[in-house]
Amino acid sequence: MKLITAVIKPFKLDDVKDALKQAGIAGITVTEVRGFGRQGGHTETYRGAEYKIDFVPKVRVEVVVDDADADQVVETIVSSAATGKIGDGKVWVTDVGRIVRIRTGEEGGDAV
Ligand SMILES: Nc1ncnc2c1ncn2[C@@H]1O[C@H](COP(=O)(O)OP(=O)(O)O)[C@@H](O)[C@H]1O
Repeated sequence: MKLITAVIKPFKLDDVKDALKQAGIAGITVTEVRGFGRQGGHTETYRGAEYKIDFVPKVRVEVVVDDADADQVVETIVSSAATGKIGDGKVWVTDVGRIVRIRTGEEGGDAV
């Protein structure tokens, strides 16, 4: 099994979710996060003083899939999350040792 983690622009979440559903993915986990990278932050003024806001809001999407599906899921996320502008984010893949569906005790491919 593989864990695919993507950090994307928040307004792209619906597009990514729809594309993953279309590709047959039954479940994802989404977290609101903040990140920085080449995109950098912006400055805001508070009581006359200027502050640099370093972190930009992002959404982290996590999905566990069979090894055989991992490449296709990465491509699906990349194509649905891309705007071509800086800050589109990253996708990375990690090995998963074990997955269990808590409700039934099913494991592995039966648990995703
Ligand atoms: N090495 C990294 N590890 C984890 N997340 C990263 C990494 N680099 C960037 N990110 C995340 O990806 C977002 C976009 O990265 P950024 O460098 O700003 O734009 P781009 O990916 O378009 O070059 C960041 O805000 C951050 O959340």
